Amino acid sequence: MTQHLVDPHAPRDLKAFIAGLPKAELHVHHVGSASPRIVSELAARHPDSKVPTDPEALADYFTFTDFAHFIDVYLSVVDLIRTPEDVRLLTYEVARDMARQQVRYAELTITPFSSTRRGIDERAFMDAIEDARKAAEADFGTVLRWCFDIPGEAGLQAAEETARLATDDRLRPEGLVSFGLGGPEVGVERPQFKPYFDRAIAAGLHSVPHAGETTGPQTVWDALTHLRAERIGHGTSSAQDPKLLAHLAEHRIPLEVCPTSNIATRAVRTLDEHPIKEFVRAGVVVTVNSDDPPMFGTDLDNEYAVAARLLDLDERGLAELAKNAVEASFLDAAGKARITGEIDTYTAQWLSR
Ligand SMILES: Nc1ncnc2c1ncn2[C@@H]1O[C@H](CCC(=O)c2cccc(C(=O)O)c2)[C@@H](O)[C@H]1O
Ligand SMILES: [Zn+2]
Repeated sequence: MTQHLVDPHAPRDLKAFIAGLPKAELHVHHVGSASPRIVSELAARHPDSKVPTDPEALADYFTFTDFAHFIDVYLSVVDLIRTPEDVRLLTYEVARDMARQQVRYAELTITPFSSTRRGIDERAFMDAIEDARKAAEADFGTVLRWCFDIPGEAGLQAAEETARLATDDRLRPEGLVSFGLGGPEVGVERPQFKPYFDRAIAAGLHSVPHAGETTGPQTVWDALTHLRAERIGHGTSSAQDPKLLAHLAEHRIPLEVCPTSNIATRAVRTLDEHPIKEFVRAGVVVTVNSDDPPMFGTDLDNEYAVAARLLDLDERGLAELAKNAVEASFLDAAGKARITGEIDTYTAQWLSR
């Protein structure tokens, strides 16, 4: 069955507003951003892959029965990235797709362990992402920064390798700003990763683990307490714990909410049951993100349209949402002021048409 996750309810005018709105994306995965166009190009380079290249077949392939199935499919796409040139192509082309949606700044979550364990040389890997980052900024004007994440289910050896790649001065790429933890949460307790987050934080990186996507609110507490999370990836189950919501609001810990992702991986049953409204009501800083957009049949524009419907936002509300992401980002003050100014100018011009 083909997925149809694009929100059909968004009014056409609001869609046009969103399409032109300058945006920042804080939660989006590198491999998970490979569009059918990019997947086809990589599959043509590596024809032995089981990933289909035909867009219709790919849409079916990207329909998931549960989170574990999603990770299986995700790893088959990871298997398509085999050379530094594949890494460069993926990164540069992802930035092109972002620029088309007026994404001015993105923190892209990269899992370097998955590439180095598949035999890509670590130095060549870092050079490939940095080369693509600089070219993308020059060619498209989109500023990219990196979050290196531990694939938690791959064990502490993966944690050690990720911490080493993120903190070794000879390797650490200039664009790296944060350290994360992804993959399945069930049976992958957050506290065991504390020493690796301690090292990353000591090296100046921000802490942004996934938590509360597929397990309960205790995982979010663990991410805050043991991993010193500054933002939470998803945090969906926080809605089950009023004390946690109050804590997130009081300490201004933003949630990186990815509504369509939560439906596609079956973490939440329907969009109407998504707790985003409860987060806002509790005063939590909410940012809206796309996670693995082509895999979930979405893009950042569509996530804004979904948020507009669920939160009943008009243009001003959407502009505030976009500014939340800029404010919650790890961009410097001048960069934040530039994009915030662009959002304000665009919105004022739109409303005075
Ligand atoms: N919604 C998401 N929620 C959570 N994570 C998500 C989401 N979307 C994408 N990811 C990515 O999936 C990776 C998982 C990779 C993984 O589990 C694994 C296990 C064993 C071996 C290997 C390997 O490479 O050999 C990899 C994470 O690191 C993360 O970057
Ligand atoms: Zn994610």
